[in-house]
Amino acid sequence: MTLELDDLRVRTLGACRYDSPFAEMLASKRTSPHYVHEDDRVLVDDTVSVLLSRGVPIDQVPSLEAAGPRRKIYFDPDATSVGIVTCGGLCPGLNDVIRGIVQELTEHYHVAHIYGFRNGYAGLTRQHRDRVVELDLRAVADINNDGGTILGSSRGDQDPEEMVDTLVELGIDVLFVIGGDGSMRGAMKIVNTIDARGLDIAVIGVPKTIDNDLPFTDQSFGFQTAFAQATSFIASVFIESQAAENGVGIVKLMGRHSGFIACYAALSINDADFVLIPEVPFVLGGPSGVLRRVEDHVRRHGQVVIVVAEGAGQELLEQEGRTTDASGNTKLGDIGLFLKQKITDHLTEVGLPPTVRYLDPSYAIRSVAANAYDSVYCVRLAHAAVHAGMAGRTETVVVRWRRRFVHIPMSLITSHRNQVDPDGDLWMSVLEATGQPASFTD
Ligand SMILES: Nc1ncnc2c1ncn2[C@@H]1O[C@H](COP(=O)(O)OP(=O)(O)OP(=O)(O)O)[C@@H](O)[C@H]1O
Ligand SMILES: O=P(O)(O)OC[C@H]1O[C@](O)(CO)[C@@H](O)[C@@H]1O
Ligand SMILES: [Mg+2]
Repeated sequence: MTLELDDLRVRTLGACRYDSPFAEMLASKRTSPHYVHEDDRVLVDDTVSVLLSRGVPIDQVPSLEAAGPRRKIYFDPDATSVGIVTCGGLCPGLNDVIRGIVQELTEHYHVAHIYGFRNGYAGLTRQHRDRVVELDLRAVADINNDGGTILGSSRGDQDPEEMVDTLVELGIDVLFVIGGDGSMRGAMKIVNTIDARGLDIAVIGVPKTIDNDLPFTDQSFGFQTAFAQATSFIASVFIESQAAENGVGIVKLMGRHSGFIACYAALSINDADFVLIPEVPFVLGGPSGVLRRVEDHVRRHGQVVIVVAEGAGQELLEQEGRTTDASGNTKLGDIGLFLKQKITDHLTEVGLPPTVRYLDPSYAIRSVAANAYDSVYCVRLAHAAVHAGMAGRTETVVVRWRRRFVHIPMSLITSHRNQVDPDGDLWMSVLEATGQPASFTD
């Protein structure tokens, strides 16, 4: 992707005139290997070859604004009201992010009001405006112990004009949107409406995706919890497959366009013999197809385990009648059940009638509470989001990039998808761990 330094500059509502509650703490801080000063920038690239290929002086190579508290802030905390909304599918850690935002705004910035909108963008519409809840320390006290989101979520289109009316009615100065690519597209429409009306409202995104498919972020929050949950299902089908004659275990995991959960879950337990992901097309038939490979494995080992991402092999499924969900996302065909049927038919035909154990733990891996690692990650993202909002950044998303918390323009988070690179070292590790061929095509 061609990236110019100017594409990476985030918007600010105006000059920061108020003292930050962190001013004193920041006074003595200088850039170090562990701290990036607010005036410093974080490099996008981390290999010599890519940096050299940019062909520009070091101060012009693509770089990102460091996240974190500022010495001066844009909003006067005493007079600031804030809104929080969670949209799209569930993901471990949503409650941790809500809690972190509320705690930071309350304990350090002492803002006037924090409102939570119920059930995603629907909660900002005229019809549901009365469902808004005021959030304080007590309301978020131990919500991190639970999966899901205390605010609820939703999919489906909402009118940005109506949503901005709600922000104005409640006197919201900063809106925090915790959501995926669709949510960030929705947030940009809210920003456009705010701009068109000449309003002084900041919109900050905290990117959420269980699929780990958003770009410019090392690994999305909740992803580690989710794939760790998935491993127990792989372990189950492995044990089942070992105990049966011609045992076949299949686990279908979430991942519409990106197979990260499948890859990480498979690597972490190392019981999978085949991992099928959307980024690596495969054929079923022929000498190098999946069916023949599975057959060979069963002949040699008496069993086989397959981990398949939900978006894998969609081209093999009947395309007609494909529908979309309320947000316009294409509903996928069920590759798990399809494979189960095809493998059963094939092994039966070649004289290896199988015992197939098929698990689809989709919601079971995303509805749980965040693990300790993700909780830490969430609270740090929440702090970064609050600092960005109070400093008047807008149309800005906080992410962790190459282990640094940084700001990126919202448009970049929807500019493309993060996917497993079939030439990259993650996929190489999967091939090494499973022993599966690099391709299932002739
Ligand atoms: N292009 C768009 N313009 C405006 N709003 C959008 C757009 N795409 C999605 N939205 C809104 O954003 C919200 C969430 O979108 P969506 O259901 O696609 O989930 P998401 O944020 O992409 O999260 P995930 O994919 O991780 O579940 C929905 O209310 C949806 O209507
Ligand atoms: O069934 P729901 O709630 O629409 O969500 C399913 C989708 O959400 C995701 O978790 C995130 O986009 C996908 O992996 C999955 O296809
Ligand atoms: Mg999405």
